[in-house]
Amino acid sequence: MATYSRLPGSVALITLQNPPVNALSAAVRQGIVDTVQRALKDPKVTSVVICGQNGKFCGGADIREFAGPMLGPPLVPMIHAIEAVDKPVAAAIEGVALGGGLELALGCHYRIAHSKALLGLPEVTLGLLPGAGGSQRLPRLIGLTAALDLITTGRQHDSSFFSSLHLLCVCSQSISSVCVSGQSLDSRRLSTLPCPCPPDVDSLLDKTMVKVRQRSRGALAPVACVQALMAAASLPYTQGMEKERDLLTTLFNSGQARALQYAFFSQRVVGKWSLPSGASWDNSAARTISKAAVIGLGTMGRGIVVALALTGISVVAVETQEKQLAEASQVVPAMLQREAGRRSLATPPGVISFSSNLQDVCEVELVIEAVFEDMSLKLQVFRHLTSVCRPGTLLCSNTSGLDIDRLAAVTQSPGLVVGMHFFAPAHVMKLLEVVYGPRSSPEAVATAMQLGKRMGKVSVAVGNCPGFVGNRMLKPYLEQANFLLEEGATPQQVDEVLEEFGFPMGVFRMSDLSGLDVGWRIRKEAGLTGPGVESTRTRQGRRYSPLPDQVCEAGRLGQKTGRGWYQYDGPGGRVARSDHWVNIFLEAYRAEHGLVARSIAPEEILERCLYALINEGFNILQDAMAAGPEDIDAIYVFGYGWPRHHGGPMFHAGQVGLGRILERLQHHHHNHPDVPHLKPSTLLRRLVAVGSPPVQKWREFINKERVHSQL
Ligand SMILES: CCCCCCCCCCCCCC(=O)CC(=O)SCCNC(=O)CCNC(=O)[C@H](O)C(C)(C)COP(=O)(O)OP(=O)(O)OC[C@H]1O[C@@H](n2cnc3c(N)ncnc32)[C@H](O)[C@@H]1OP(=O)(O)O
Ligand SMILES: NC(=O)C1=CN([C@@H]2O[C@H](COP(=O)(O)OP(=O)(O)OC[C@H]3O[C@@H](n4cnc5c(N)ncnc54)[C@H](O)[C@@H]3O)[C@@H](O)[C@H]2O)C=CC1
Repeated sequence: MATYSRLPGSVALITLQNPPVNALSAAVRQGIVDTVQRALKDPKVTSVVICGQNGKFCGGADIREFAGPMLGPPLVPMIHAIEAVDKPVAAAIEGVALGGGLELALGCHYRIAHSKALLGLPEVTLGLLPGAGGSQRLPRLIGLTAALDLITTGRQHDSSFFSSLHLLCVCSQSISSVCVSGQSLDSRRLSTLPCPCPPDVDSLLDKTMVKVRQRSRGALAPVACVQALMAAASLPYTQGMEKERDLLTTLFNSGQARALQYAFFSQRVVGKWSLPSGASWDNSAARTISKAAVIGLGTMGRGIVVALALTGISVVAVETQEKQLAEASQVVPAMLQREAGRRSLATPPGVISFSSNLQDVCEVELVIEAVFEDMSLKLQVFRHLTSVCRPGTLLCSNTSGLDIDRLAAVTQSPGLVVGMHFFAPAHVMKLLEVVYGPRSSPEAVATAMQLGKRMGKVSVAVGNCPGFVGNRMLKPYLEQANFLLEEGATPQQVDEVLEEFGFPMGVFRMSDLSGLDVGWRIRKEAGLTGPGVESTRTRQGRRYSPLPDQVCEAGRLGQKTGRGWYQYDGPGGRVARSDHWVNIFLEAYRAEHGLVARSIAPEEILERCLYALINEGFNILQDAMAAGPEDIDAIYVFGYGWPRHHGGPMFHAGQVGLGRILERLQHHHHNHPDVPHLKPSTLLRRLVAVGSPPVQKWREFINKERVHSQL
């Protein structure tokens, strides 16, 4: 709703009220229409101020309403009517003015903002464009060039940025009342102004379109945003608005908008974690950490030290290898400085001390171990830690998939052991899997989740199983990619199909970047390869491709060695080029195993890679290793480059149709009966049997099935 009050004198104050962000729900829009009418009718009122309750102007259209029928007054005519009134209307902005909130402010004649306010048009991140006149009014006010950048990226800025673009005036005190003088409003109606364009407007639009297409990897909204701004630059306002509406309608009805809005909410759902035991934020107290330690300063440990230090935590950084320690003590402060700069933090807040002695961690409150992925080494480190740390210290492991419970078992307080699985580079990547074992206490989980939040991560609580959630699903995906090579595909063919789908990198390019030795080490640890293991295509009772092991054995570890599935300009090179060696190697391999190469259609590549991964997602839900499909989807969007406009693997399964996924898995499993990952999961079958409910209903369905022991 919106409330109306008369301030002393002649100012009417309209306050938007819809906690927590005063989103423009039907009730709020109705409230605005009614209160503006009231102000216009009151002869004592000479000016109107619109503000938001609780120090927040408005977080935009109410995204939850997008899923249902549009009720209440529509936004576009409402804003147009405000702009047309003959009493001055000012938007008094505190907190946020985003999306429809900023569009409402652009319909007002004046905008005054608190110095700490945050403004932007983030619609593109929801698969939309600023469709309440924003794509037409903003460029008329700040010029085409600045509007293109803001609208196509959805970036948010503070009020000083917008004041430099003459979008608003800034005030540094709390805005409780604003007086607007009685000047002519003609020049204050943005829809009547021309759109300031640079002389080379066509070239600017063309270049932006190229850039946006490259960056968006198949996302429709950024392209539509440029098209709407082209209209603003070339058409009268009314025609521009028609174009805006047409583009918005197309986007609104696209699966991409639904996927991106789902991704917005799933990020928030996973923050409200709860464990099968019933533990959640509501009943678990998190400890505040001020001193931590990181053990092992390789690729991951260095990033974790930086991530912790950026939150103001003091870190003891421990490394046993002299050379690694010397290198880390040079590199880590530089990384910290760079990242602090990128985040506009004046001085990096945390204090880091480097040590080669594990004894130096005795005073910290939390330890994150990041030594090699080797269970016996990790057990040794955990035994040592439990003997040197104060009782009550939280002990965490960054393992990619080893058993957290085994680590907990060698400590004095198994309840205080959890996994904190970061993603490389740890100070940049948004995802953190917080792995709870059967004995992890709610307090330990809550503390790790809270710490993740402080570090700006999307933290997802996951169960303790080999590979946890992300890497467990990655296994069948990688496996299919390798099988496709055996059957006749090339790394480039597979990568092109996956990149066309929207992944920033295909599976082989990605593996080269991560280092092929990472998986090699894990397969050795699992007894799948290494000395004494026979080089057959069946291992531990199922089809196995020794291809990636053989690539590693040839000394090709990816970008770090300048060669892997591709070749690079020397070690550390970034540009992947196809490598004749790989083609010869694949031919020789097929010949050795009597395999005849066949031509494989892109659809088969996509289906086998994605559906095998999705199928494992269903198995994970069935095993209660993830609380719901949103958790899996957030993990894949934030940690594995799953294109956000496809929502996440489980959302995508729903969009493709669960019946179709089941049918294709059955087909591929029939052709490859020796690949258990292609056998459709029981949960998938059960969901199809009950009519394929939407993804939002799966959690409830799974819980019911579990109660009735159907899963
Ligand atoms: C048939 C075809 C018809 C075509 C025409 C259709 C008509 C369409 C109407 C015209 C559309 C006009 C276009 C337009 O105006 C579009 C928009 O405005 S889209 C919305 C743009 N706004 C945003 O993207 C802001 C989203 N929110 C945020 O970024 C953050 O929430 C925010 C910075 C505001 C606050 O962050 P923080 O303090 O960290 O809190 P949370 O993020 O946890 O949020 C708290 C709580 O609030 C919920 N929420 C936030 N914003 C919205 C919102 N805009 N609508 C609904 N709910 C919102 C959020 O989900 C949290 O609640 P939970 O219960 O925890 O999920
Ligand atoms: N590299 C990656 O992309 C990811 C790795 N991980 C996991 O993180 C952990 C570390 O991986 P990386 O950083 O890639 O390994 P790395 O090989 O780059 O670094 C490991 C470091 O640990 C040090 N170390 C070994 N024993 C030690 C001990 N007893 N005390 C102190 N330091 C010791 C080594 O000298 C080395 O510097 C592994 O468990 C790995 O599975 C998790 C996510 C991603």
